[in-house]
Amino acid sequence: MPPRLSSPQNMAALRALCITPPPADMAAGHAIAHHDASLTKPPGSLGRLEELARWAGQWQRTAWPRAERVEIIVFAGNHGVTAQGVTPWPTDVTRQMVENFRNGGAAINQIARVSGAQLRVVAVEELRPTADFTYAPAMDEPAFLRAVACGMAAVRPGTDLLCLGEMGIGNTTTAAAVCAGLFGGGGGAWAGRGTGLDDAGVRHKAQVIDRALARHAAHLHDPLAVMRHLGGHELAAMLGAAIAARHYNIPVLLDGFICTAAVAALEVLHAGGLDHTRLAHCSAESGHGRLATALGLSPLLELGLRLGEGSGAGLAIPLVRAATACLCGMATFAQAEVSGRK
Ligand SMILES: O=C(O)c1ccc[n+]([C@@H]2O[C@H](COP(=O)([O-])O)[C@@H](O)[C@H]2O)c1
Ligand SMILES: Cc1cc2nc[nH]c2cc1C
Repeated sequence: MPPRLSSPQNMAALRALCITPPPADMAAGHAIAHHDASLTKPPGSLGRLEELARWAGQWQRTAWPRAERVEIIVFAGNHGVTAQGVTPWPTDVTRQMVENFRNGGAAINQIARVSGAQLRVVAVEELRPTADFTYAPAMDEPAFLRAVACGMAAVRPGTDLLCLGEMGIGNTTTAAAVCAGLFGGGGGAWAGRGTGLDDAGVRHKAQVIDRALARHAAHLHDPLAVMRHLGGHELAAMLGAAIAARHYNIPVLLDGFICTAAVAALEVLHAGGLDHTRLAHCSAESGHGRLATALGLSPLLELGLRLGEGSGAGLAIPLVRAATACLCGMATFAQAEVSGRK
């Protein structure tokens, strides 16, 4: 088991973790490809499941990957930018939904149960809102580093597969601002309906984001500064969790728009920084497809979800289970005495 990852004490230490991520175990990948070629099926016939099994093994560092101990962590946070009227829902709903998760009443509780995953909910910074980033950086450095460390500490070494999810009224605005900060395009390119804005609401949301981009323009050359100025507590925690998962050899399933925006800085800082992740689904939030393209991620599912909570990631767990079960459980042509190709 790798040693416990210590929390970065300053931005330079966090940057160092981001730009020197541990590599995949290529030997395990080659062993898996070799074994896969001997299994009783036409080569390639399990499509993306074959790639998923190899991916899981390369990051678990074994030729016999498994998906038994699976965790879904939902990080919750509140956002000062809600003062700008960017969401149709009251911010109290974040706390109320955290209670709902804890009482088993949300969609993700049901999805976790049918997917055989453990669900944990982490209320980051006790749900204190970030600053309104149209006026000030969303977080100062200590708050940003605390939120990242909170995400790192939530990851349990020995987990086979980690699903990241979130809950935070207003966080589609935050995620859109982060995407605009990292990839350009302005608010208009990234603002979507979120939990139900109409066309005028989306236009207003884009303008709010453009104001924030103008205010923080001097800092947007640095992906971690983008996260601190325009991000949120639960986004910073998901970033920390993705960093820790790589350190602990845990492959990660990403959820929707907010989750993907939260970890995007890892790919911008270091090409391949998201190789230990797979995008579970493409959300109906308009910026998500654009973000997936920018990051070179291809979703496993497309179900029209726009819930968050880790719901899409939870739904993709059985795909990883099926992929590892086929790799590890199928008979070879020799074992089953099935003839090879003519
Ligand atoms: O995962 C997604 O792609 C997604 C798309 C739209 C909305 N959400 C969820 O809706 C909430 C944020 O929406 P909003 O409109 O308040 O910014 C937050 O709790 C997210 O989990 C999530
Ligand atoms: C009710 C509700 C549940 C959610 N789950 C994730 N985001 C949400 C937003 C709302 C408004």
